[in-house]
Amino acid sequence: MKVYSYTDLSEQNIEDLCLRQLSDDETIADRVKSIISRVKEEGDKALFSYAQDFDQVGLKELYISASEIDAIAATIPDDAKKAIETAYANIKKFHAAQLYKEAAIETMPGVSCWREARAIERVGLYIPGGTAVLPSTFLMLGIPAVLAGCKEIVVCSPPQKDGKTNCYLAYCATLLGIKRIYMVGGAQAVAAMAFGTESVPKVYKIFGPGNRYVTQAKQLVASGMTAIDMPAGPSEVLVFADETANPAFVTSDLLAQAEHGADSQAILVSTSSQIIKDTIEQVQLQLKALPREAIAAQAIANSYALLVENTAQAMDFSNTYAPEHLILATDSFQELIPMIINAGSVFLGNLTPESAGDYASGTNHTLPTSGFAKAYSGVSIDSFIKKITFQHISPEGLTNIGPTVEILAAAEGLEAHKNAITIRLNS
Ligand SMILES: NC(=O)c1ccc[n+]([C@@H]2O[C@H](COP(=O)([O-])OP(=O)(O)OC[C@H]3O[C@@H](n4cnc5c(N)ncnc54)[C@H](O)[C@@H]3O)[C@@H](O)[C@H]2O)c1
Ligand SMILES: N[C@H](CO)Cc1c[nH]c[nH+]1
Ligand SMILES: [Zn+2]
Repeated sequence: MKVYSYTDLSEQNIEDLCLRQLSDDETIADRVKSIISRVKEEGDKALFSYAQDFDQVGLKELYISASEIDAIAATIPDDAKKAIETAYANIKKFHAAQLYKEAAIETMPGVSCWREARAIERVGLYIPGGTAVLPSTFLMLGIPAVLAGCKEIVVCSPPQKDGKTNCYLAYCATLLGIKRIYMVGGAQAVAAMAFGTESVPKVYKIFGPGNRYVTQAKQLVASGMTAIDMPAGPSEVLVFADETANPAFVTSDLLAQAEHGADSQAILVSTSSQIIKDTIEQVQLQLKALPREAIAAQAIANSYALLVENTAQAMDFSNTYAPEHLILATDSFQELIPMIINAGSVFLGNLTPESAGDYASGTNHTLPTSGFAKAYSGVSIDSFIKKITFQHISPEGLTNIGPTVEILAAAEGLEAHKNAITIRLNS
């Protein structure tokens, strides 16, 4: 892990350190463009072929049905079933609190305006399943989709070696009332949900995290008629640690995100050179104990530590980096909260591991990466609804607002707009 000193860095150096670009970004973009075109042209045929090429699975069917889901779900071990149920309850509780009705506002006597939420009718959920199958993501996307009232929920996830899914994902489907899972992964799944194929229904909005192929595909289809939640690519974490932090805990958080993929980033920012030194030593020790050591080691090689002089510098850097996850490994986290401008989700203090939010505390783990936390929020109930504005004007309201609209319409030279008021005022 490289170590930088904030005071030695120019503005350009800081910008460069915050870039998540990789040397093969363009190759991936080109490959994804061709996958999307082929799915558009060939539909299901392309999906069968890509399952063979990318997942090494010869699929007979593109989806598993309700009866197969039930049968697979029944094989789940009891402890996993209970853990999924606890996570489900916490995530549901947190997201249900986001459902609320807004009050109508009388902007002038007799002029009443309000907003009502309506669920997006058709949504597509992508559940990663390449290097690891993520049932936690199924809960993170499925729970708000169901709570919001989405009528049609299409679910895609890469096929496993037997052409099916595992018992954890199947059990989540039964809890969520989802009757079909399409065994389609990668950019081809995103294309299928964006344009529709013989088997996979077209949706209005696509949700979910994924690798660079998935994320690139989402960004490309978003330039057409399909909405997306946000770019939620390779996982990343920025840990701010002061002298009250425990290097072993800090390391465990860095490695938790590093093990997601070789292109993940795990950044350490500290006011203490001792904490940086001890954490780097711990990283070497803890890495060795990981089954996914090789993946995590590559992500760590792609990461760095930054020595800062004070918390102001630390938070400035963090806001420029705009991490998916920000961990404040300090007893003084309270005073840092107002300084946070850009982050997907924040974990406070030395006893709040990011893994808790990944699985079970209740917040959503589908979060913006690559600096998109500067402009996007993570998934929530809001992601699954649209808000429609309504207004009603009474006779008194028309008298109150009419002259203002007439004058503004005339100022824009739009006589027909003016007349829509005048004709009513004169009736
Ligand atoms: N930002 C977030 O909120 C968040 C949450 C969870 C996970 N993640 C990230 O999601 C990612 C999951 O990645 P994954 O790979 O394990 O699963 P994935 O499901 O995203 O991708 C697997 C699919 O990628 C496609 N693929 C693989 N190699 C390919 C190639 N050479 N050419 C074309 N397509 C190819 C295949 O179709 C495969 O089925 C990780 O990077 C993880 O960090 C992010
Ligand atoms: N850390 C991931 C978001 O970047 C979410 C996740 C799922 N499972 C484990 N972790
Ligand atoms: Zn994680």
